[in-house]
Amino acid sequence: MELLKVQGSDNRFILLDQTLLDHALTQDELTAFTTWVCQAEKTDGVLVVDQASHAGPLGQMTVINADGSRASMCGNGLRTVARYLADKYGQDEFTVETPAADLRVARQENFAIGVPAFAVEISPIRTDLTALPAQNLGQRPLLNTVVPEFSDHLRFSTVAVPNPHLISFVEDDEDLNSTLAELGQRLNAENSYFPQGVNLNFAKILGKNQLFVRTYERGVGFTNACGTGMSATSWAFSQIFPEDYDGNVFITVFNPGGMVKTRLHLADSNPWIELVGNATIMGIFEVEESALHRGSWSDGQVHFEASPEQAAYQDFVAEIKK
Ligand SMILES: N[C@@H](CCC[C@H](N)C(=O)O)C(=O)O
Repeated sequence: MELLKVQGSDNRFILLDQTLLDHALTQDELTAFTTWVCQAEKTDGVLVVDQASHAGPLGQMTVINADGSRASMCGNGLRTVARYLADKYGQDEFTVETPAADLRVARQENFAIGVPAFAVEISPIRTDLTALPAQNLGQRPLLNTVVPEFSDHLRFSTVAVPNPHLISFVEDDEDLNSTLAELGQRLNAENSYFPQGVNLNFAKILGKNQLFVRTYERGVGFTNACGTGMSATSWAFSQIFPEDYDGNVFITVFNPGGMVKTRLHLADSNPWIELVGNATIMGIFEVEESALHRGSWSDGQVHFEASPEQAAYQDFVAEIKK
């Protein structure tokens, strides 16, 4: 049985195609395998690929966070699932079923030599607080709003794409580090505002249509990048800083793991965000199916073949950091 280790903006996942198994893993087996493999392989989650439940999409994606919790969406993960299905079925443009919607994906020109790239649709975009869900924050969505319970100097915005995001534009590195860690932990433990936790994104505006975003993810903690987080932050940026935003061109979003491009299609009948970035295969595991059902493997039971794509990606990141 082959499993992939993949990354989008160095947000790392194990990709498990359940259709290749003799017996699909049960939900409990998936949870146990995910919590074990994410610790063992230092990945942020497992992306489960299945047959779509209805006609149209080329496959279905389920996202399991490192702690075993389920998420309605994953932007970086969807690019790697799109790459996997595109290679498997020889198609470059199709839809993928996710819990909230069938989402469009399309192969793009490589970001650099050996760095394949995909565009994915991020939608639906919902601003009502019930969509996150959020409570004890008043009736209106937060939009650059002071929330003294969260910080004495930062402002916050909320949006679901459709997984929940809380966003703040910051200036100090101190906020990008300790404030983000402290608030991210607080709002993802038992708390009276986000009963199901929230993905917390802190962003710096680097220039016209240029952002840096760092995310503390629900179910994970600090990640190298969060695709839905960068998309949600791009949306908040367009609403709060119209003088720095040009809707006719892509926004460049840097993150600790690399860079993506986003573009907002808010005038469409179903508003959506286009997220473009790398979809990199880090390597392939060969493992007995029984180890997946058991929820772990030992060194002798697995063979890992690293892919040259990761080195090509690292060269690309070195180039953009210059
Ligand atoms: N890394 C993802 C988001 C994964 C889900 C998130 N942790 C949640 O629970 O909502 C991305 O790239 O979007």
